[in-house]
Amino acid sequence: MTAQSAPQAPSPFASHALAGKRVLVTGGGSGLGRALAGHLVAHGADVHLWGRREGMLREAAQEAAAGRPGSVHVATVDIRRSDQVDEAMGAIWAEHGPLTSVFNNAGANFIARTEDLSPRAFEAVTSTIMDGSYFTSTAAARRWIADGLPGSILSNLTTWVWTGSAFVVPAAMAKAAVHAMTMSLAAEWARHRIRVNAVAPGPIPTDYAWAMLNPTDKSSSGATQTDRIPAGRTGTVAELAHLVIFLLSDACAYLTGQTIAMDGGQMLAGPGTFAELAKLTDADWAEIRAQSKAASAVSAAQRAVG
Ligand SMILES: CCCCC/C=C/C(=O)SCCNC(=O)CCNC(=O)[C@H](O)C(C)(C)COP(=O)(O)OP(=O)(O)OC[C@H]1O[C@@H](n2cnc3c(N)ncnc32)[C@H](O)[C@@H]1OP(=O)(O)O
Ligand SMILES: NC(=O)C1=CN([C@@H]2O[C@H](COP(=O)(O)OP(=O)(O)OC[C@H]3O[C@@H](n4cnc5c(N)ncnc54)[C@H](OP(=O)(O)O)[C@@H]3O)[C@@H](O)[C@H]2O)C=CC1
Repeated sequence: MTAQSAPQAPSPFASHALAGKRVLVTGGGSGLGRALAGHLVAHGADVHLWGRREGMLREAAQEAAAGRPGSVHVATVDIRRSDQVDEAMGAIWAEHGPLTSVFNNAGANFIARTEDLSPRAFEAVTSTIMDGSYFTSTAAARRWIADGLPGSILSNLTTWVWTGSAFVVPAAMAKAAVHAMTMSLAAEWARHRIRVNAVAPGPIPTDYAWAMLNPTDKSSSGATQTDRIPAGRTGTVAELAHLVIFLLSDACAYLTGQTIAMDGGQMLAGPGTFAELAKLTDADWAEIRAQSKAASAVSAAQRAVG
């Protein structure tokens, strides 16, 4: 398969699609969270970025707020700590007003043989993804419910919630738990007008993720490479941003409990399917057709009677 270049993807949304929204992005200092923040601001949202590295958060805020100074705020929060999450959530409500939306984006991951993982290694990954998403979601939702306000929770998952994945087992387990949280809370909190959804992107190269998942030439695998993706390329931040903007907007108030994959068909092109045949030429297909027709003719002749 030849690698495709990513198309320019202009936003299909008006610049006020998220006007009046106040969105918390966890893990907003780097990678996808940082890049998404700029798209949210460009569509009218005010944004709060959480992470553990203050310098990086400040840089990210400056970048994202370039078009609308004052629209991005930051706080250093370790989302594995429920006390820090609750205090920082209280500060947003007190100093800026209620959030309208939470994007559970912070993640932790690295490739390793599962038998080599220490209990601390397992917990470093699972507590960030699972505990962090739960603490952040509930800290916002308790306030929405108490104030009688609607809200929207969106989590950044992976297609491993359906397939699992070898060599990233703690992350696959924890993301699957957040997928279960998404379905469960959607049903529990719909009566409070709180929607709970998730996105499951395929690979979108970012510095830290690739250092963790693709550290050496030998460790390169289908998960991070384009040659096994039917679309022939990785995804782009703009494409992810457009899905996120739609899900956080009021355009889909009836949509809840869903995890939406956006991976160029990667998950469906597993080794148990014939998806790899996309690389065959017209001549290959002519030969295949001739061979299978010949086999059919033999079998038809053997079946003929009289
Ligand atoms: C189709 C493509 C889909 C891609 C989907 C998903 C991608 C991602 O999520 S990529 C996200 C990548 N970004 C991050 O991971 C950012 C946050 N990461 C971190 O903070 C660190 O990398 C962390 C995960 C290692 C956690 O850091 P910290 O909490 O500071 O923990 P420690 O450094 O103290 O380590 C705890 C524990 O883990 C062991 N450990 C660390 N790295 C490895 C490794 N590569 N292999 C095995 N074990 C590791 C470390 O040794 C500690 O254990 P003990 O030695 O028992 O104390
Ligand atoms: N890139 C990709 O191809 C894909 C990524 N994803 C998901 O997207 C999300 C972002 O990944 P990506 O941008 O690539 O990677 P990054 O490593 O750049 O982003 C992870 C972010 O999480 C923050 N974080 C980690 N631990 C904590 C914590 N305990 N408390 C607060 N913040 C924390 C990190 O900041 P700090 O260290 O400063 O705290 C960092 O900013 C992840 O959930 C990942 O699983 C999903 C599918 C594909």
